Amino acid sequence: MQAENVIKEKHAGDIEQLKFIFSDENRIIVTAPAGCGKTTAMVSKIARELSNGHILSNKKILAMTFSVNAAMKIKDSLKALLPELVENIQKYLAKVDVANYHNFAMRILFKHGYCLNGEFTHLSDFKIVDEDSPLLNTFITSADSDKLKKVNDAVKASNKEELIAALDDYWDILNRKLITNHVITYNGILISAIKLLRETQISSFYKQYYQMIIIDEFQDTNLLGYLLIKKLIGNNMIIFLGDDVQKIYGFLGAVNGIFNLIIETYPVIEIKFCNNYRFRENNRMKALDLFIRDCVENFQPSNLKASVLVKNLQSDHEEDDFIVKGIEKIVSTKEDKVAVLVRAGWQGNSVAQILDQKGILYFNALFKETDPEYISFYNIALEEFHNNVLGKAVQRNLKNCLLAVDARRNEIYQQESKKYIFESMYKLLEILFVESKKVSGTSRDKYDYIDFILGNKGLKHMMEFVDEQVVLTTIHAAKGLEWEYVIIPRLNGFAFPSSHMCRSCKEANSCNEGFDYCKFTYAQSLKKAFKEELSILYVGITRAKKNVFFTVNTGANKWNHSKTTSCLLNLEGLILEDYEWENAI
Ligand SMILES: Nc1ncnc2c1ncn2[C@@H]1O[C@H](COP(=O)(O)OP(=O)(O)OP(=O)(O)O)[C@@H](O)[C@H]1O
Repeated sequence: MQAENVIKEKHAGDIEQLKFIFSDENRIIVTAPAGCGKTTAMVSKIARELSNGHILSNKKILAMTFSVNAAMKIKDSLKALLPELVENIQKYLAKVDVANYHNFAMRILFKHGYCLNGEFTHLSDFKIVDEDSPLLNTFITSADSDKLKKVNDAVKASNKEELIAALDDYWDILNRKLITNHVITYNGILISAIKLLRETQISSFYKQYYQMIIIDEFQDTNLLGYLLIKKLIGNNMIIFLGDDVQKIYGFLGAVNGIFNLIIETYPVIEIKFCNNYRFRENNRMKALDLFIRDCVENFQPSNLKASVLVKNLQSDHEEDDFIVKGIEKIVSTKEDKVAVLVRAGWQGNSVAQILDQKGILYFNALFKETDPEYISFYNIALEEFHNNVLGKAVQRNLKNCLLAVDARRNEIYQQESKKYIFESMYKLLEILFVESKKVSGTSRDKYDYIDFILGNKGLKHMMEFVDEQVVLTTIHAAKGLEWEYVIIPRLNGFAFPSSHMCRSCKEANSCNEGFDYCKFTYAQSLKKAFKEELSILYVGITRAKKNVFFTVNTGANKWNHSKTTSCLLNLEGLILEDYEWENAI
């Protein structure tokens, strides 16, 4: 009872949040714009179900998300809240499993995989690769390779019919030629788990074991993730959380309109949060938030109005200098943090160079997840973690692990220009080891925490804890994080939106181009691409607690034509205001 009162107090005044937390419905969809308390309410919901004894002693809660970072955030927040509600929080924390889709599928394969193929008993030795890995050529023919790629393409295009039609061939090749040789693909992990869950005995077990399943960031789920989740829906409580407007992984196959798919398939209640806490006292940001959402949701010129701060400069160089001046001004406040968030990593490199020249400290996370240095850092870190960290002396062994990774830095980068990837990742690894000390429980719990983050490429989660006041990263990597100020550069056509969208837009004639601006005309064929670009912009904007600043340059490009201002800024109803750092910070 006391726990319920604490939760009620915490959410007092927010009817929708309270309705969700205290609902006993079995199927709930919660949609919420950024900053409306989705994560906060989800953690309270889990805490409520745990503390009132709804979750039986032999049952658990599964908190699942698309990214490992989002999954970790749930557990971290739960750890902070539970002590206010109950004693012996260990007992309660142990009842919550967090996972991303791959991680969860791996757990199922470790447990039951032998039912599909005996080689799954050696799963910890398996190499996990993509469909285009050269390693596969050792085991499969090029015709096989095409069949595997068909599934990957269908997942990325979110094409259910093509996926279903290609699945049997995929499984056959995976089973006979890859699993046998201790190799599996990322898609293969999900496909194998789905296959196992087709066994009624296994799926019934999980449907009962997980008395409550919460799926966060549901808008980013791809078809295989969706098929996996469907196999876990029984009489248990299932909660889908997310925000369609924050769907930024369309290129990985995030299913369009996935919340509607659930509404059409299952009886559910839908709760929408609408109190924006992040921008509660910031009318400009609140209006901008509503405006962009309106354009994404309705895909037509908005009747709303909003204003943004946009600095128009004449060259990349001028633009970079201007950004660095802003960074210097913000850093001089000593308290506030600022992130330069780019649409694509390379767009931040020239700002990084000036910061280097000026000796301004910053954290550089401009690398891509596909950078070979990024991938090999994880491989080596995981290998050295397993080599060095054994037994009970986890903390002492972590130091040895760091030394061992450092000793292999030359294996990770060959070019001086890629050295920063090692240095940034190494810093995140150090932070992970420090954070792991705060993980309550046994040495084994700390070990599993680190193993989970490294195994799931989740070091970016640690970006939240870096000391530097300045962070350079991509909008995709910034999801779920926040800073006082955000600067978004290069609001030019062919930069943001991406050149991919701009090319299609030109071909479809959906772009009214002036000599230095682009205006989008809402052609239906561009709907998916345009909505995704605006969603990326939305995620970037909503990372700012105080203010967001845009820069653009309409100087000459290399063919001596004026560059265009992005169509994302030339939206009907959006007022562009010039600014100077002196008055804006
Ligand atoms: N009921 C509430 N009363 C007061 N503050 C709240 C409430 N709910 C959430 N907040 C605060 O609002 C801010 C945003 O909340 P939260 O991070 O849960 O939102 P979110 O919807 O998950 O955001 P995002 O999607 O951007 O990650 C946090 O600082 C949180 O403490």
